[in-house]
Formats: sequence, structure tokens, C-alpha cells
Amino acid sequence: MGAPDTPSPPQPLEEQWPRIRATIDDATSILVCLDFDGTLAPIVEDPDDATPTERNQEAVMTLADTPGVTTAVVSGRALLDVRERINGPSIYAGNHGLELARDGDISIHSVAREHAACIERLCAVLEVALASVPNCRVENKRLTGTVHFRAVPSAAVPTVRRITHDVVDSVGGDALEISPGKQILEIGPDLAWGKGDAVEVIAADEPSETAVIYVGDDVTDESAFRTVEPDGLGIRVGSDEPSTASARVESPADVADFLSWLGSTGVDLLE
Ligand SMILES: O=P(O)(O)OC[C@H]1O[C@H](O[C@H]2O[C@H](CO)[C@@H](O)[C@H](O)[C@H]2O)[C@H](O)[C@@H](O)[C@@H]1O
Repeated sequence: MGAPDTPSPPQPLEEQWPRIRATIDDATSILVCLDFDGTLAPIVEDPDDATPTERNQEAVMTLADTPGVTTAVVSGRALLDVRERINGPSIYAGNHGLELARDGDISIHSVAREHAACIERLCAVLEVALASVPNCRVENKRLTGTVHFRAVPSAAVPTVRRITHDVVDSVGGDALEISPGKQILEIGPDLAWGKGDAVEVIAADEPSETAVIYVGDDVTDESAFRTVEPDGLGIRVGSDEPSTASARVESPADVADFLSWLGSTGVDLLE
């Protein structure tokens, strides 16, 4: 038996079908929130090359055109970046929920806006400080910054971590925090706000009998799983455990299977 606060491992999706069907059956509409990298798009070495699989792009388009379904992409990428990478959704959240585009409007978290100049400075200093590390890349996302070390020789990774921590301390002091991701260090304002908060804001606009589904692959998706579970459904992509999501699939290809099912059979279950 695990410690009381340890979430149980997500179950393979096949074992969750009765619950998935029941969740949709009880609902009048569905809100589908999707992470981007590692969920719709396979992880690749160069972040500029990330593209959704063809089947995921098609499935998202189908869902976006389906009455009773709202689609949202909730990404760690900058809003303008992720919006260029996947078509269809009516809602996009970028920078882990710090910016939100819906109904023709873009809203930015006020604290993040105040720290934008500091992030700009930070990324400029990091670029210089990390320039000599082979294949290290700084992604300036305006409200947050990301240091990529996927392609960095493993012997140099501790150096990347040390330099990043030193620069964040000297440029940001207590105002910035570093959080982990997949072969990246994410730097943003020290703020209790994440993808889960963005999903809560998005869901608040939906009818009360909406089934909320969130699919994601990374540690930053956990706050969104906590928001949707247990009334809605969290699906974690990949075998990383533990997770608050109740279901698990292995890859973006499985995500496409699920989204295709949702767009055909799933929506017919709506009340
Ligand atoms: O919340 P997400 O949409 O999943 O975004 C999280 C981060 O994804 C990107 O980095 C990750 O994907 C890259 C491309 O596959 C990969 O090279 C990198 O190692 C991964 O961590 C993106 O570049 C970041 O800005 C996002 O925060």
C-alpha cells in the first residue's frame, strides 16, 4: 500500500472505458483540453521541429467542428508559437496558462506581465552565459524562458544546471523560479499559477453538465489532472508515474486513437 498522499498509477485506457463512457453519458457537452509537446506532437530534439501527428491534427479539427464539443490547447509554449503549430481549437493557453486566447481576446496574468522585462533580460544573459555549451538552447517565450539540454552532451548537463541557477539568482532574485520539464529547465515568475488554473478558468465558461477531459504527458500537466479529476477524466501520456490522471496511454499515436473515438462514437453518448 502506498503512502496516503501518493496518487495511484494511472490505469491503461482500456481499463477505463466504462468510466469514460459513464462520464460522457452523464454530460451534455465535452471540453477537451490538450497539451501539445509529447501529447499531440512527438518529442523531438529541436523544439522548432515539433509538429502534431497528422492523425492528431485531423482528430482535433473534427472535434473542433463537432457540436457540443469545445477544444482547448494548454501548452508550456508561448501562445503565438503553439497557435501556429495546431489548427482548430477555439481556445489556446500558452506559457503554462499565463496567457489565454479565447473569444478573440488574449489575456495575460498581471504578475507575469510585470515580470516580462525581467524574463527578457534573463534570456539575454542566459544566451551569453550558455553560449559555449554545445547544443544548449535558450527559448525566450516572453513570459517564461526555457533552457533546453536534450542535445547537450551529458557531461555538460550539470554545467547547464549550475549556470542557469546562478543566472536566475542574479537576474531574478526571489522573483523567478525554476521548474523541471523533459530535458529542460523552465524559468518563470514565482507564482502559484499553472495549467490547472487555466483549465479551471476555461471550464468555468462551459455549461455545468460538461465532461472535462485533459490529456498531457509532463509534470506541469499534473495540476490540470488535479483540476479535472475525479469528476472529469485525466489521461497521462507515457509511462511516467505516479500521476493524478486516472488513465494512461503510451504515445501521441494513442492520443489520436482516443480523440478519433471521441469525435465519432464518444460524442454520440452525450445526453
Ligand atoms: O506543455 P507542452 O505543450 O508540452 O510544452 C512543454 C515544453 O515543450 C517543449 O519542449 C519539449 O518538447 C521539445 C520538442 O519535442 C523537446 O525538444 C524538449 O526537450 C521538451 O522539453 C517546448 O520547447 C517548451 O517551451 C515547452 O515548455
